[in-house]
Amino acid sequence: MQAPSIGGVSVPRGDGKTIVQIRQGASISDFADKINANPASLVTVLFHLGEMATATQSLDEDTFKVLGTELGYDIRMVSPEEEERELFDSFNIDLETGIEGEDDDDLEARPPVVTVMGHVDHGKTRLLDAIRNEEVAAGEAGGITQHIGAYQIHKEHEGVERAITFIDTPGHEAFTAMRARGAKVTDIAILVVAADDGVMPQTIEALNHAQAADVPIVVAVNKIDVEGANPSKIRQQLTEYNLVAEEYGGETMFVDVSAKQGENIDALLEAVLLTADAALDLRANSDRDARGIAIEANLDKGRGATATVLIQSGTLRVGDAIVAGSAHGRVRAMLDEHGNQVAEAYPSRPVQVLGLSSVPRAGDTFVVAPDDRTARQIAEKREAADRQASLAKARKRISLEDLNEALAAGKVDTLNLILKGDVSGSVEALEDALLQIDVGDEVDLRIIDRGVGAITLNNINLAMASDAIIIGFNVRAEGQNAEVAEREGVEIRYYSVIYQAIDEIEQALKGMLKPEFEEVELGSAQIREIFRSSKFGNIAGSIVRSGEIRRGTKARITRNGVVVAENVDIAGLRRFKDDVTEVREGFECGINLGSYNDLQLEDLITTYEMREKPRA
Ligand SMILES: Nc1nc2c(ncn2[C@@H]2O[C@H](COP(=O)(O)OP(=O)(O)OP(=O)(O)O)[C@@H](O)[C@H]2O)c(=O)[nH]1
Repeated sequence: MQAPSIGGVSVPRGDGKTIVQIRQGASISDFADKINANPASLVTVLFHLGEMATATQSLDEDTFKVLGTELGYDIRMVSPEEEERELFDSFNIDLETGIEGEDDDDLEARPPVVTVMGHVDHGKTRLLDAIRNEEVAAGEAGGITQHIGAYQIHKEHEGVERAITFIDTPGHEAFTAMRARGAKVTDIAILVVAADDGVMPQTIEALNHAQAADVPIVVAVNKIDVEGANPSKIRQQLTEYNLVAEEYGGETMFVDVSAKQGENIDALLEAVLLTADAALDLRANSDRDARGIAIEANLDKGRGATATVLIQSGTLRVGDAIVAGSAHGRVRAMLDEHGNQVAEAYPSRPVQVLGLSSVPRAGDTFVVAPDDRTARQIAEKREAADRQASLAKARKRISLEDLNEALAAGKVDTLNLILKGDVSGSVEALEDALLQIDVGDEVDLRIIDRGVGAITLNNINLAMASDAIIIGFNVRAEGQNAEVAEREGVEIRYYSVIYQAIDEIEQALKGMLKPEFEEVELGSAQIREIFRSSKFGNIAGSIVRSGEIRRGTKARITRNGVVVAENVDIAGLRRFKDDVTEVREGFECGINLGSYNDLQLEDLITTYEMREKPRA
């Protein structure tokens, strides 16, 4: 509220009860910052009250109180230590902005937030477009749609206009990556399955991710316009994964759609609302400072750092000081999915925010701070805490070795496993055998994902998000993926014999796991040329990718992440014409693998040795 005040200057006024917290030693500028006023106006007001001061001069408590009373603010002086403590509490907010702790009367219904997931080419993007077009066709949308990472549509449901928010980066990578960072944005997942193709590996992966996050699923059986489409087969196939269609007595809504022809999209939206109403209590308090999650962020040439944030509770307004991850700033403008300016954003509303100091990461939480200075301090503290946390994280996650201790201490009651193997037969056999283990009453052993092929970043993200251990059966995590797992402290255990895997997990559950040796990777090299010589055996012309390759060590050969041979001898090593004992990263060399001859270009030769494991 602006009001002409003493001396004809205009200052935003409080109502006499508005509390303003001021740190001891603060200046007029600091106060001006908090009430969004021009420091020079405050100097003028103070002058008319008979006090002379410059904007940067610090004032005593009495002077602040006089000034506060004049302007309608209740001034509370705090020590720097108190302020520090409060700051810490406010940046250390719960990542899950649940409705616990909120007064029931303050809660209002909020729209569901939906993510579309499914196998490649099953029509995720097309479906997101069709949903958007439905709105345009109904003449409700204004302007051209822009990609900001999410959009909201409106739909009439039982006589009431309801909104639904869609995250429009399709795929579960985004979903899982955000969840791995502790952010839960999705209320409902639409699982797209093409009726002419059926349930595919990524369909299963997507549903595993949603189920692991306890997110209800609505199935969109897509491409029903295609000849030979068989929607009832999809229903049948998904029953195996605990998604039983309502019409078969289950709880999951299946809707047959054609994203291409825009057919039945309305029914799909209806199913989303019905599922939300039946399974979830989606409410939020909009009458408080906003908080939420950054779902996408960019550095724009003209506009600087922009971030699309999803409000989870409260109301975000232009002019609010905010912190998003370790970025901070004042909301200069907010844009919706049509590029229109928005002055206020309520829970579940995605808006693109302009005015941040730097680009936050997807999944970062944002909060409104009392003023710019506090926002900056919170951002700095978060950055420091982030650094600390990434140091501590590696030790925090679950490992098979300390599982029993964690179980005994009541820290965990579930062992989540992700199985990856070279062929589906071995994965199934391993899964069957694992599920036979007698785990007793206290522990729940869950296999949250399984699949064929190398261990992917997505597997590691899911392990992070669900605190799972990854079992690699004749497959490995390579290169960057292995590094991420290592850095994030995700345990990956490699086996090539099923009973050994079962044995170790059984023992870990009983607290008897005493691994004495561990495998230490020495280096890896990639094959670029193959020379076959009857005299010297096979020579693999290779480049050392990491560590070093040493003569006389043992190697494993992998092809696209799948193990093709173990225990191969590095029989000889040459650089140009010289025999050498070792070759370091970045150098080329000829590796003699003796009589072993199943080699292909691009194969990875990884050398390792067994070392005694230091006791924790
Ligand atoms: N006939 C028919 N074709 C469809 C339908 N929906 C999508 N398609 C087509 O299927 C192909 C893949 O659709 P996308 O929307 O790109 O699939 P996606 O799941 O987003 O694919 P990725 O982003 O690659 O994972 C495109 O050629 C679409 O035109 C449909 O309902 N009917």
